[in-house]
Amino acid sequence: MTDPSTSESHYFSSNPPPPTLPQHTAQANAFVTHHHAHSRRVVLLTSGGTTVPLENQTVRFIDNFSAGTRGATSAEYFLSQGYAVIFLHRQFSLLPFSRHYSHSTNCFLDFLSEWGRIGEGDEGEDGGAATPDVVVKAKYRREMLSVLRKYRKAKEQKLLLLLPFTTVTSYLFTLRAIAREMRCLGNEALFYLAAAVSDFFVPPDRMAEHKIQSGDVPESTSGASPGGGGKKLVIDLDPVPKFLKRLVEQWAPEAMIVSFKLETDPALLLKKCNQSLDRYAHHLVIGNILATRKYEVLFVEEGSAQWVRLPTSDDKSGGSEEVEIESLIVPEVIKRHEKMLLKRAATG
Ligand SMILES: CC(C)(COP(=O)(O)O)[C@@H](O)C(=O)NCCC(=O)N[C@@H](CSSC[C@H](N)C(=O)O)C(=O)O
Repeated sequence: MTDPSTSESHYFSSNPPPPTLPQHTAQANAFVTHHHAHSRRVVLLTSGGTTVPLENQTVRFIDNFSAGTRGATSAEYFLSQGYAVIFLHRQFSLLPFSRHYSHSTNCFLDFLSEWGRIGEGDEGEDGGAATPDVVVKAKYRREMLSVLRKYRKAKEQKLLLLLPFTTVTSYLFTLRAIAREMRCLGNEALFYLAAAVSDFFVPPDRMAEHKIQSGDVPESTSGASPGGGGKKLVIDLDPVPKFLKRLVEQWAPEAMIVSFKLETDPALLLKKCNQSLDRYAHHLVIGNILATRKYEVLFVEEGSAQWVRLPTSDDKSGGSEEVEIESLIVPEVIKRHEKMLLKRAATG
């Protein structure tokens, strides 16, 4: 069995750090320093799925499922509870606040209309023909204004949106760098690992430089695939070092660490959450099943397992407001963080 520290050190020494690392480190340092000076708690919130490229000049990659809803929604609730948020997210995944008007669900162009008639002699800024204003349709203004004000306040004060990652390597280098910058926060730091992290990758020495050509793929022993298509592509992946243990023991030894465990088979969930807790000795594993992740999650900590669920439709007290499960998850996490802080304060 390879020593995890060896495999982990080898991983970081044999994979190139992301070009954004110096900028991310400097941004995190300035953000943490500012909020530490104001005695504000800081949560590093990871969101979205990481990819595993199959070629250096990447055309194909293995992706991990995540739209970023969990992370983006949770960030809004942490901000509303006074936490400063460092948002480490996957490129093109959902973001706090703008998620309400994302490209797929509520296309923002559907909320806009043209306003104002172009009178004779009206001129545009460039001296050309005047153009009408673009305004938000009346029925959407109140809600959009509320989101816009929260977004602006967050961006000005307590939300750091880092340049996004794509690959698992970029994610791990950045997570390690930011965790180190957060060490000065001690117990006031919280890690909320909602990102869907790859468990396997192609090491650099086995990575193709250019796009893998279907014709190049070695003839498999059983010849072309039974469907009569092209030759098979056999991919040989190595396990990604289990970085969570290093995060708990070295990168952020005093912080509260919460990881998420994703399963599709409910029969496995509790066991896998307990395995993760036993293996990494962090504070809380939030288990969720892909199919029901928006309605229920399982809080697993030492000695206990508790479901957190949205009220079912017949439980609703008549309120038309859609309740988001993150509005239940985040306060429960904060409750545990505060309990840990009180305990650490009492024991000195
Ligand atoms: C990805 C979702 C389901 C949210 O979905 P969207 O709202 O659509 O974004 C999230 O709740 C989640 O389970 N995130 C964690 C998923 C995940 O990959 N968990 C890993 C642990 S991640 S970090 C731990 C690392 N793999 C390691 O073991 O060291 C696992 O289940 O094994």
